[in-house]
Amino acid sequence: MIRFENVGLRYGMGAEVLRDLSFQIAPRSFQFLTGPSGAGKSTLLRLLFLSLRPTRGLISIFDRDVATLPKSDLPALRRRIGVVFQDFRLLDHLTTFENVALPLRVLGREEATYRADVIELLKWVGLGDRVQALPPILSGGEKQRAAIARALIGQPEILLADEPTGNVDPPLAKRLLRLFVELNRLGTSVVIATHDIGLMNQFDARRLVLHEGRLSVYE
Ligand SMILES: Nc1ncnc2c1ncn2[C@@H]1O[C@H](COP(=O)(O)OP(=O)(O)OP(=O)(O)O)[C@@H](O)[C@H]1O
Repeated sequence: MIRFENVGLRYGMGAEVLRDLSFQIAPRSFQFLTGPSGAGKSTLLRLLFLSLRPTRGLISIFDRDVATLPKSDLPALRRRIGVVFQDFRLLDHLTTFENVALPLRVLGREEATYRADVIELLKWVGLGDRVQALPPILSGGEKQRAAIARALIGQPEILLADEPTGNVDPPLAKRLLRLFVELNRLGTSVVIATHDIGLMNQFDARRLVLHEGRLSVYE
């Protein structure tokens, strides 16, 4: 579903941050993306989410070559990709329910058509009792789960998560990992960028390891 061939990326006139990346992400697959700080994990996620274009090489996402993709096709393609950002990006003046429902509201859907789905998803991530809470009173772990629910509400084919366990204690990290594994069992491809070796050791999965801009894949 996603294919990189000899992809390189540089910011402006700087040195290449990613070099000669060639790999694929298959439908229904699960992988960790790891590597030391500054190795380029967030940059690679930005390429996967189509918020950056490569400076060389080929990226094909859902069988579309990103180099020739018209800007007008981006929103529809992005809707097939769910993203959990490191800093959550929740809107503080909207309730948990409204934050999670936002992608559907933006599409012009009526609340009556999605209300039950949002509530069910919030229960699934363990936020059934925080539906009406505003983000400033949520704990770090609750915000994390709200951001995960928002990424999932549109039923994306692939979920990208940047350090999704970065702000939570080990028991909650374990619970979040179980959530991602369950999601993957239901058919979604999952990419988790993480530094957390302990987390990766809890689940036997493919590892994409970045080191100084180069990628090694351990199946
Ligand atoms: N917008 C930018 N402009 C210029 N350089 C950038 C930009 N974003 C990242 N970089 C550089 O690219 C390199 C890779 O950064 P990136 O954030 O992708 O790494 P990372 O592996 O995600 O790091 P961390 O784990 O600390 O988040 C770093 O040297 C960083 O300084």
